[in-house]
Amino acid sequence: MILVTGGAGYIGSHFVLACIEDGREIVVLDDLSTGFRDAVPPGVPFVRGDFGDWAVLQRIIWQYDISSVVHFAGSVVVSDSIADPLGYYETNTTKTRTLLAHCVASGINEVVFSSTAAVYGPPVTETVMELAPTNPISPYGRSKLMVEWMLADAAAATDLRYVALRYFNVAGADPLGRAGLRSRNATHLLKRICEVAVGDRSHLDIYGNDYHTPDGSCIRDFIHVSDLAQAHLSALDHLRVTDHSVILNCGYGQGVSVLEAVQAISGLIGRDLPIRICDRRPGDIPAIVSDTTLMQKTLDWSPRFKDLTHLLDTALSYERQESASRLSVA
Ligand SMILES: NC(=O)c1ccc[n+]([C@@H]2O[C@H](COP(=O)([O-])OP(=O)(O)OC[C@H]3O[C@@H](n4cnc5c(N)ncnc54)[C@H](O)[C@@H]3O)[C@@H](O)[C@H]2O)c1
Ligand SMILES: O=c1ccn([C@@H]2O[C@H](COP(=O)(O)OP(=O)(O)O[C@H]3O[C@H](CO)[C@@H](O)[C@H](O)[C@H]3O)[C@@H](O)[C@H]2O)c(=O)[nH]1
Repeated sequence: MILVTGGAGYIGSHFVLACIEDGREIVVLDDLSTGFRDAVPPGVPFVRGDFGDWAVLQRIIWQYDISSVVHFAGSVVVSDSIADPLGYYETNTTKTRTLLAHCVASGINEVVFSSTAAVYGPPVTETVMELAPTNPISPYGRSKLMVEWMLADAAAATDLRYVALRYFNVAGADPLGRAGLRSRNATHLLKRICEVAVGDRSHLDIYGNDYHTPDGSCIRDFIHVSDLAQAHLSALDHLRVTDHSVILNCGYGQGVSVLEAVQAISGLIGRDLPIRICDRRPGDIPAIVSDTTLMQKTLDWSPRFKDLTHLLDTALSYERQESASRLSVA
């Protein structure tokens, strides 16, 4: 059985759906600090609690036969991590240490960890390989990099094996509308673009059009959340058949600029998206794109939503659905 921490959150809930479809047995542990109880389908064992609480972990391990952990839970907002660094180190680093200690003590030897492209910091080249220098510029990135170090050290000293997936920009929603990014305060570009498209936000602020990029706006590598969920299944399969732990970029290896994303959504809705060009957002990296060579070589994985319009279409459908349900409640 797989213990899924953070399974009530954005990415975790898509992984839960992928597990159900693939017939994998799971139990979800989530404290619902940013997740939603109803994001976990009925019938899936759910424990409300803190993944850093030894007693909670002990109870789960007594009750369920856990063989692997997929660890999504954590605090995820880069700007919040600058305001509350110690809170971020506590949740993302210290509590993950407790979880890993529990895994080692209980003989749970397979861990898939949600890392982030934020561990790289400003890249020297636009496209980054896993061996690129890590130089995170936020407490969030550092809190995740420290977990990568803990994993490497624990794997060297014990039977623990891991796959750390460095997600690039996660976007989109379940194509059947069963899950998506729900937060109303999301800072994510594609979420905000969709909020403008459905009329829940007046316009999109573009944070800078004077970067040294072809159209002056920043470039990112967006990966669809359902494709990312599948990559986790494949990472678990990888751990079943090999002794090797590995760190993998998770992206499509294709750069999309902020203005290209705006253009793509305008094409979908058949009108121009209202935008306002603003100052650069502090801390933004001009361009970062994943080199996916190692991921493609290691995982049995082929993306379904690489086409930006297709990806945006799922995000837009979900936003329309969310917007309509908010209206019906109001
Ligand atoms: N969304 C992205 O673009 C992105 C990019 C890179 C990495 N990540 C990583 O992916 C993971 C999932 O991110 P997300 O976007 O789904 O965020 P999310 O906030 O939607 O999900 C996080 C989940 O963890 C739960 N949680 C938080 N602290 C907990 C605790 N102490 N005990 C138990 N549950 C707890 C929350 O309630 C929530 O359900 C995170 O580790 C994040 O750092 C996300
Ligand atoms: O209203 C907006 C929101 C974003 N942007 C721009 O869009 C790009 C992408 O921004 P955003 O969606 O906030 O993503 P990132 O800042 O690239 O960070 C994401 O990707 C990181 C790397 O994986 C993760 O660690 C973070 O959690 C996740 O938010 C940046 O250039 C922003 O300046 C705008 O112009 N307007």
